Amino acid sequence: MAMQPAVLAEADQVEPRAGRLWLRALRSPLTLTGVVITLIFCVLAVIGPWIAPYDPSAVTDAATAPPSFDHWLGTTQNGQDILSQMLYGAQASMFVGLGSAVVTTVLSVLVGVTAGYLGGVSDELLSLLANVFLVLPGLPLTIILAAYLPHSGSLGIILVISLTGWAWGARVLRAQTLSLRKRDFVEAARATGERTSKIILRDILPNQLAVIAASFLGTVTAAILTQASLAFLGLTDVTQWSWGTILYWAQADSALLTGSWWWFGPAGLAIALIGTALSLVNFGIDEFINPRLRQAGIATLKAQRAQVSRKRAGRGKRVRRGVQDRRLRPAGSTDVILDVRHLKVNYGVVTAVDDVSFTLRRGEVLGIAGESGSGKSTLAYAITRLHKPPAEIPQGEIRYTQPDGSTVDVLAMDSDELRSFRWEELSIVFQSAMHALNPVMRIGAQIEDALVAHRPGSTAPERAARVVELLGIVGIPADRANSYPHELSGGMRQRAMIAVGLALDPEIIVMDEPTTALDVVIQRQIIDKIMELKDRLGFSVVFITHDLSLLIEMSDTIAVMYGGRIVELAPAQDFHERPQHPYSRGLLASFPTLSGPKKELTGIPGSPPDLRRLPSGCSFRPRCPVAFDACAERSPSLYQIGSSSAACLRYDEEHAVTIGETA
Ligand SMILES: Nc1ncnc2c1ncn2[C@@H]1O[C@H](COP(=O)(O)OP(=O)(O)OP(=O)(O)O)[C@@H](O)[C@H]1O
Repeated sequence: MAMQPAVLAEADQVEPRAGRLWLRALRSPLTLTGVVITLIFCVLAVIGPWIAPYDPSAVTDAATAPPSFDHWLGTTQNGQDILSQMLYGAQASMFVGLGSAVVTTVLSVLVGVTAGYLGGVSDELLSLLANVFLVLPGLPLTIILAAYLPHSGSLGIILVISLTGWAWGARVLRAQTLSLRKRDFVEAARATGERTSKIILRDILPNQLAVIAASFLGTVTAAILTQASLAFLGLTDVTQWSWGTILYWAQADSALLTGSWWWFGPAGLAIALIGTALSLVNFGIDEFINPRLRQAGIATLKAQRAQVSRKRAGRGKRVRRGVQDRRLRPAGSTDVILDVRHLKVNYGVVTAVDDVSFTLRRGEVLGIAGESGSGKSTLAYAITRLHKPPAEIPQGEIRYTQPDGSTVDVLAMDSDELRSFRWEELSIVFQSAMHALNPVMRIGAQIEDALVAHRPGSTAPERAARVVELLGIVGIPADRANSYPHELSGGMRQRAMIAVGLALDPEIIVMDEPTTALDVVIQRQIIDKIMELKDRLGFSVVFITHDLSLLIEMSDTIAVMYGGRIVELAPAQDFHERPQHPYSRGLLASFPTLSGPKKELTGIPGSPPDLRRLPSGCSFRPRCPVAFDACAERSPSLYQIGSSSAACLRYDEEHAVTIGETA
């Protein structure tokens, strides 16, 4: 993809600058305090033994001396320097705290995220393991394990704390992953063909960082406290200096009784201080990770100025990429691009899509209408092979004709073929952009992800330029590439989703109620944009919506679904003027028209069928105003009536007498 220098320059500016966010998080005085205190403890832990004024075990004459110039923190009953013990102890305590937190967090993330994301047998086995560790009583187990490992030093303590602590975090992360993996933005990432490892790293883990960070920092504090408690109880090697062993000797030598506060005070204070500092750091991390928590001050004047100048720089410089040859095919040409035959989708015993057949031509808009539960989304997911268990396709064919004229069987594709088919040839715009976009990733980065997954050879500037171009195509200012989804209006979010869908110039775009959550003005803008893009770029659209008037306006062909079947398939105008199926007539009678004479809205009596208990014969029969006896006996197939077809027995030759009345 050749890039224009001007575009590259502009694109460079929309690269996310994650590094700066850390600096912004540090602007909070509380976070800064926490970070500084934590850093001081970490530095002391490293250099403590070198800067300690005395050997912490050296016995002197200055027994139980309060703080003085020679001994800043006083001495023990044996005249040992408490400051030196604290400095040596800082190393042991911080090592245990950080070491336990690393091991515990790695175990929790590995087990929790793997179990939650993979599900099935892996989830059952890993959850069983976590549950076993959860029901083991923590403190007694720690005491027993520590009793067996008193001389193994800090590593033994880390092992004990990690073994008894990982299961809780794993449970929380598993629950979060289970919920996240069903979110639309993870579905969208899967649909764009991203690999499982990348989905976990880019979509699942970033959304759990707050929990992981809280768990890590909490474990540091808990481990330091546990180590201190074990040492205090004499269950560790009490000749190794840690804040816990200082407390052990203070208690053993009756420091409390003799009022030697300087003996136990510093160790207690150090534990409390590091705990508080880590909590403050945790707040800062939360703010850094969750863009919604970031203060309004983040949009600094500087940032605003940068955006304005970027806008100016962008004017007149945006260069549209040359439209590929295949785009020059006239819209509405008759060659079939997608041929769906006798498709069936089951959810266990429920058949949600039953014997559905249709063709989609290049540049055509196929609108799918029908009440809620009629199987529209299930059909869309099946076409894209995004259906998930319990959904399965026991029967049918989906044939896709490639631009070179060769035809491929979509149902026979393996995962690699599917990965390139989805998004390169067929993309999906999901119903709710707020859920389909990753809340912790900038819009530009999300569009870029599809490019990274499918154009591994492209360079970062090329991708960034394409992001700018795509945003321009859908009418979003280029500087919005740096915005998070919550910073955009609903209409912009939906347009951003369309930009993601267009990223790889697909031949077909499946749009599942892309404008449902938007007000009518924005809805109109987006629909106009989709139609303009379709005419310009020449892709085909499968459009699903409840809005029948919109569907008639947009579509070339309309498929009406009822109880999982297509009951009418007709050119949009014919459908509007001469609906053939009684259900289509009912649907049209339920919608007001903005133009033309006022008409009474009659609607359709009754409610959509329960797919688990479909009536015999025609499933619309119980609600049909023109049903007759034969309708209870057999299910009608589609009958051709002019350019339309309808699944109604009134068009069967046997009942020809009725055709005159209904056609
Ligand atoms: N995960 C599932 N497990 C079991 N049955 C399901 C599942 N998802 C959908 N169904 C069944 O499939 C039928 C069709 O659902 P689908 O979501 O495709 O309908 P729809 O026409 O798209 O509805 P809506 O317009 O409300 O989105 C539903 O009535 C429901 O009974």
